[in-house]
Amino acid sequence: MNARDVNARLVIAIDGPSGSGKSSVSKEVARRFGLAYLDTGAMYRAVTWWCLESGVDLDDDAAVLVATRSVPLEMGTDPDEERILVAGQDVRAAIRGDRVTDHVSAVSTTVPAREILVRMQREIIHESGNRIVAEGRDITTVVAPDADVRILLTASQAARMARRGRQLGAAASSNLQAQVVGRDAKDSTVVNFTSAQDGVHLLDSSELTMEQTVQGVIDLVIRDTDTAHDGAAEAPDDTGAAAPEEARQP
Ligand SMILES: Nc1ncnc2c1ncn2[C@@H]1O[C@H](COP(=O)(O)OP(=O)(O)OP(=O)(O)O)[C@@H](O)[C@H]1O
Ligand SMILES: Nc1ccn([C@H]2C[C@H](O)[C@@H](COP(=O)(O)O)O2)c(=O)n1
Repeated sequence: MNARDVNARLVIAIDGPSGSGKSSVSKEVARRFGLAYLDTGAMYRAVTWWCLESGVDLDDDAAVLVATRSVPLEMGTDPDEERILVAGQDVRAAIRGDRVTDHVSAVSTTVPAREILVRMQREIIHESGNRIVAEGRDITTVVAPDADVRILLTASQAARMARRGRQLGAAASSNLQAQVVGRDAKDSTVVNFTSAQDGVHLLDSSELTMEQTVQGVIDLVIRDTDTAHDGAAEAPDDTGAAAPEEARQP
């Protein structure tokens, strides 16, 4: 398989903790390879928004499960145009607000609700023709353990807190530590996104710029998919990105 073959399947799974750069990096990698993009965290957020809007008690697992089963969610997969509708309403801004962020772990730690969302995510991956970058917390391990490339994207706690603070600017909550570190601690009770499983590459972006991190992912994709032409790997088109040094050796 070669990452440049536009007809070949190419599922790239990226997991990691909050603020490690999954969304920004995955979107850019999807653009460069011409793939779809799936933000699975947005799906957990959309269900949380739906529960809050419908007055569902988030401590009641059975009620959360019913709401997850019936959520009228439409998820777009264009990396250039985020589309997230619930009951026809654009919820892109609302699901990033403090209200949802502070409650989303109640949904993500409801195991039967996870099963519904995992099924929906697998369907979306299938519908993309298996040409997609999917990111979250359990993509490499549960949603798509058969992905062509699996990466755990990490960064130190200090780097993640600093990035999130910069990203939110004046809108940053006084609760930032809870929203980053506390949320990861809760989510870690149901999924492992802190240690790389067998076959999953670990990419630590603490000391990397965005571009270096994107390039790091591209290098791994090329390495994992260029099995047919040993030593002939190239970067995707139109990026100016270089193939890894060893891949260019004759
Ligand atoms: N390598 C990097 N160096 C500097 N900043 C980065 C890097 N990677 C990402 N960022 C910035 O960090 C911020 C958080 O990144 P992003 O939203 O992609 O993280 P995330 O892992 O998807 O977080 P969450 O899971 O909470 O949604 C963004 O503003 C992004 O531009
Ligand atoms: N595959 C996933 C994706 C996300 N979650 C949980 C963890 C987060 O608390 C929440 C929102 O994700 P974010 O937008 O911050 O990436 O959803 C999960 O459990 N599994």
